[in-house]
Amino acid sequence: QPPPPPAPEITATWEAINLGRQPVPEYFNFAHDVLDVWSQLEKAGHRPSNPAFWWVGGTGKEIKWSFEELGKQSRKAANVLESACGLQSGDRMMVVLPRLPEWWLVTVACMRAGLIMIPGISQLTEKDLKYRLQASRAKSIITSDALVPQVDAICHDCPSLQTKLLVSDNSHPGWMNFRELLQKASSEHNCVRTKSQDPLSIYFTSGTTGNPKMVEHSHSSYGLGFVASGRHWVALTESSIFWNTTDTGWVKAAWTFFSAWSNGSCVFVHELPRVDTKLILNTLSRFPITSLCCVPTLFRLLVQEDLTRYQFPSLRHCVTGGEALNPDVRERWKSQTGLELHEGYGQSETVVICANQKGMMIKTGSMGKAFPPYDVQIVDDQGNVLPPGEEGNVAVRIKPTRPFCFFHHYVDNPEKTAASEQGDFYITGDRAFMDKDGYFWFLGRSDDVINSSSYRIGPVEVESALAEHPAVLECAVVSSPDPIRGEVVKAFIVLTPAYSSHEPEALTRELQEHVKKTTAPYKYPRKVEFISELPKTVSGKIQRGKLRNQEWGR
Ligand SMILES: Nc1ncnc2c1ncn2[C@@H]1O[C@H](COP(=O)(O)OP(=O)(O)OP(=O)(O)O)[C@@H](O)[C@H]1O
Repeated sequence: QPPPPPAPEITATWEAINLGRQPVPEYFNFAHDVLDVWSQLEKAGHRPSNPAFWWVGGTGKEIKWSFEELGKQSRKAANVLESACGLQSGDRMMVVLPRLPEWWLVTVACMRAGLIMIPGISQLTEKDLKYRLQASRAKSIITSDALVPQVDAICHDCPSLQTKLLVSDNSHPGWMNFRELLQKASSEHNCVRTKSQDPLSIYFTSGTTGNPKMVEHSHSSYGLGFVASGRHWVALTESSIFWNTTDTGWVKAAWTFFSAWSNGSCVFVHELPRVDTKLILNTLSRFPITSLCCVPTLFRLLVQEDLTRYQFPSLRHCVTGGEALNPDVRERWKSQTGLELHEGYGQSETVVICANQKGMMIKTGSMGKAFPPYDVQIVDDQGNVLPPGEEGNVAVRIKPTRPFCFFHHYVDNPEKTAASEQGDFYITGDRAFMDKDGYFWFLGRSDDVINSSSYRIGPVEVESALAEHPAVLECAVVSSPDPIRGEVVKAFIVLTPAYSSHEPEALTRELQEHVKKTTAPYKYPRKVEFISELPKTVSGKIQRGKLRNQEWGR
């Protein structure tokens, strides 16, 4: 085999494919074509000495793997999956683990063995697991102690499930111990030659409207779809150390390692048994993390801390996404750390759709411009492109050519797949407008937009206005029934400690006046409720749907 070209050149080739300037190869496997290439570059001294993977446990234990070590361990893991579990290329495997190093190993091992990985969050209940195992017909599951009772309770109803793998120092009857098997496994393994279009992963959506859907991505979609956004949105290079605090069950964990590893960067992980802002800030100052990604909700909590007490000597670049970033949070983060927050936008079905790339002028409150190779437009309900300034559906052009870095379909659900398309476009289900400079402004998910006396009100604008008031720690704005207007704006607000004992009625009036002054007055919340906590997904996103259902008695 000829020696691989130097790092920037190889990344440039992958980037050119990502951006549609070069054809997607017929065969592609991220483990073989990217990770093993970095391993060779590392050996040849073409990469700085930072690890490829750096894990810090809850008790302070650390694990660092070079690309070489990651390669060796993941080959062993692939042998465990193939030999001990009898899995074959094309089989599906559920991977439900907390932030343990084994999650990254098994993920890479699945690629090597050609298995389709189905990540899930550790908080899944018996019912969730049963639905997912039955719907996906997964042949194997790998999980940790916490979920053993739930899996044991339902596995008899899941006829496809043949093996159960446990990541633990304990043993359980009926479960194979992954750590023990890994120790004994051979590190020789021939990576399966996957076609670019072969399925790589299936993610279950969170199922806000009906049963969760299975979103399938191919090897090239994820494996090559994050090279450019990694480089230009997250600003990753071979010397970057990238920490994303996301849970492993959310697509963002995959986005992170595909972006980082294709650019030769290090993936940093803290086990984070619970979300603890002080722990996050301490980790950020203790370790040479250069690049950070958190959901906006988490940045909102971080800026409540006195950030001047911390120093982040290595931190250079911060990104956020997954929900709307309130301008107030961006400004407070920037004024206290001197660092810009670069917002991006995407879905489980896609790679990065819009982003504020490094060096681009940022317009406060906008989620940035369309990210190539996507052609992103605002369209009406028939799929006609709308002019700048008009509110409509955020849509990605899929005809005449479906972008390669895009989901294939919702597995076993052609009706849902068809329903997500309109004319030449895939409809994201989000509402926004694009300005004349091509910047996109998020208004809300289609379901979240409030229709009050025929005014259409995006929750994000009201929430951003409220967030500027010092009394507001967090808030969520939803529709609430009203006999005259049909529906009105209601704000659920978590107060900052300094305001928690204020008289609620006076504070309600003060907040209403504040919104009337900050944004168009018709958007002000006619109803306000103070609560101690907002409902959130495990990835930290606010679940407006839950609050809305509560209002409407659903
Ligand atoms: N920068 C952003 N600003 C506003 N919203 C965002 C942003 N980034 C992502 N989102 C929201 O997150 C959605 C994608 O999230 P994801 O694919 O994780 O699905 P989910 O919302 O968790 O699950 P489901 O689609 O089943 O409800 C987008 O459609 C959008 O509503």
